[in-house]
Amino acid sequence: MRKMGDHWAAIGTSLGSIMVLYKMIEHFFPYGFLHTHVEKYTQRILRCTNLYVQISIDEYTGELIDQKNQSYTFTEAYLNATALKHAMQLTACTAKNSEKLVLNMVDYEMTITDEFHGAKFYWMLTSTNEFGKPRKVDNDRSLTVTFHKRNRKLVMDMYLDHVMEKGRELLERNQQRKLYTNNSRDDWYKQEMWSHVIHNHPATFDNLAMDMAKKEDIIKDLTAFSKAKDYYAKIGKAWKRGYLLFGPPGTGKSTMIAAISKFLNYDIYDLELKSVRGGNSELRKLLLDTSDRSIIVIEDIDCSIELTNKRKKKKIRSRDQEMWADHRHGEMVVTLSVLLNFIDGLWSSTGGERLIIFTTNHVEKLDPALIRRGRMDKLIELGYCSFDGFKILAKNYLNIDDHSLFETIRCLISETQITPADVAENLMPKSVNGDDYSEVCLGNLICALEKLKEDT
Ligand SMILES: Nc1ncnc2c1ncn2[C@@H]1O[C@H](COP(=O)(O)OP(=O)(O)OP(=O)(O)O)[C@@H](O)[C@H]1O
Repeated sequence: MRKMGDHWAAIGTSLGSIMVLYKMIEHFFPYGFLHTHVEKYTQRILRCTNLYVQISIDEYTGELIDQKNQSYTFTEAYLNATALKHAMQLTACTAKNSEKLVLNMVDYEMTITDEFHGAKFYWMLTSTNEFGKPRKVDNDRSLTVTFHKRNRKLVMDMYLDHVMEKGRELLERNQQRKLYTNNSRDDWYKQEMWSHVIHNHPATFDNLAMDMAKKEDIIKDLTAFSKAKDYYAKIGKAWKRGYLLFGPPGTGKSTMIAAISKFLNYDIYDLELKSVRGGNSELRKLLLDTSDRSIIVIEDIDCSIELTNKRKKKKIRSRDQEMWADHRHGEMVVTLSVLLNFIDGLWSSTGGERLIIFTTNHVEKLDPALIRRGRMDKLIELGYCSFDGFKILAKNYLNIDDHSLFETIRCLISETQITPADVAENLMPKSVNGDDYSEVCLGNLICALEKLKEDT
């Protein structure tokens, strides 16, 4: 006698075959009577067996017509990768925001059998609405997975998360990062809240000049944060982390943000607070419009934020006024304390995986209570050029590795207050007339350092 498991396997295979057959018929007879009936009866057979569960992921969700469902995009990427191994017909196109060529399946190939922890999953691409609901857009599609009801828990607990995670990883591999800047609210009617450019900054942690131990500590912290989804869920806190980068001009604060963005593969939202003139509601809209896995940067907080943190004496009529004190020539100025409270409150209830980076050249101006642990999770000082930093810059610009030369410069650097930007400026090859770059540029650097030494 055949075992029970064999029966299920046989039923599973048959249903898989029905779906494959149905999709082939749909391809060859895309419209009309046959198409409608084949689809209707396929769905009916699946439901009548009462053993199989279906979950559909629509391409578009929400009230807005153009609101694409991210889950659909991730699932599509995952299924494409899964099915590419077997598909007979492929299309090629460049990925969004990238120059890489990506292979996709032709729609009718989208009947895919996937396996996970020994269970089978049958995926189909459907482009019509089974329940006859009006479609929001032309070409609206759904990805539907059919699985045996005994695997319901596996699907809810693990399989869907697995599909989303793998899909997202695949998409990110082909995508470039973006740098967003906020538009003034006056322009929102003609453009989006944020404008973006592709962010191709070449900075990485490898070519960032700084003390090695400090660099490793930052990398460790970022890695732990990006893997801490379960930790934040467990302690019931928003998945976010606040960094304060401080140091004199030209010590690499902006360069470090670019390196972090590349390391984590996050987009950057450069929030210019001075252009936010519409109080709480405008700030809330802007922050809510940022995507997960992003870095929100507020540069030079000492210039864009009211630092005194003193309440105004005049009577406060609304919460909006409490935050946006009406200072200096009628400008709305936000206080750092209120901004931090606002950010905390906002992300406790929505979204996740956001790094918030503040920068300042004048940390001494900030109220210590505002930068205590918990408000800012990590304070990173970027200082004058260290010997480690110099070696990295010399390697970046001149590709040299000369011990005795380094030793000479170590002495000079230790006695001067020179920023990595000054060092980079002097190391950068300036001549292309057959000169020896390293001599020319190191000569400049040594002159600059000696001059600095004399001056100080
Ligand atoms: N740590 C560093 N590693 C590599 N290059 C650096 C570093 N610091 C500065 N530079 C070089 O100096 C230039 C200016 O640095 P950057 O804009 O990152 O400094 P900053 O601290 O953000 O300055 P500011 O406070 O004036 O905005 C960079 O384009 C880069 O060429």
